[in-house]
Amino acid sequence: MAASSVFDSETLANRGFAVAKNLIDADECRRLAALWPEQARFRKHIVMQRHGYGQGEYQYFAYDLPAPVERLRQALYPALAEVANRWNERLGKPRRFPATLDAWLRECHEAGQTRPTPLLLRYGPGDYNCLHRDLYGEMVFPLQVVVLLSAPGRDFSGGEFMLVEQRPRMQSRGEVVPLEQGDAAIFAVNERPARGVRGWHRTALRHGVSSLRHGERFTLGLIFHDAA
Ligand SMILES: O=C(O)CCC(=O)C(=O)O
Ligand SMILES: [Fe+2]
Repeated sequence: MAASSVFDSETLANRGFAVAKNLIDADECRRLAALWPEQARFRKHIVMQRHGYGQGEYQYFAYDLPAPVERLRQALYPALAEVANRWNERLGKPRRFPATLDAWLRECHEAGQTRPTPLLLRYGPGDYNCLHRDLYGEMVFPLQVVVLLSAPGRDFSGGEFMLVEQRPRMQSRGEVVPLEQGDAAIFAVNERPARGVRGWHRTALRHGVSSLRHGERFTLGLIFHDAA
């Protein structure tokens, strides 16, 4: 898969997010969501209401990741690393990301961030995910991906993927990102450069999910830094 051909790099540069339509097909979506009860696949199970994160559950995959998750993370990384390097250059940050996911994960592991962060999320009626940022230590890859595994309208209603951008000395801007089953949202984990009248400045993005009105919604989260 050529990741750069599946998302609009202009939108990513201008708005800090982009949608990749049909990143995976409906069968793959069903197979991924069906991993939920396979406890041996996961290293950690979080009940969101116990932590004030919202309402719903998620599980972090254990290494070795399921083959399709590993494939997607590998395939998306190189094009996203190019964007990430451009962002760091514009923000005046010295870090540059290597060309391959393996090389970047080696850097994470050397810094003590060794645990896998890809996750499966499950929401039922009334569940939601508070606006947040997925930071797990000093090592941060600045872009992440969420793939919608369920079909809106059929499997669930409500449960919209939301982004809020906090802008320096300005009011925050919210966005609902419409996704169909198999579509992915690619977005800034935290900071990104935005062009203003006086050159580049940093804005900070948070993401979350609005309340489900009915049904069941599964997503696959791909985060590219490992966790401490
Ligand atoms: O379920 C969603 O759409 C958001 C998931 C999420 O927060 C993540 O993958 O980091
Ligand atoms: Fe998240």
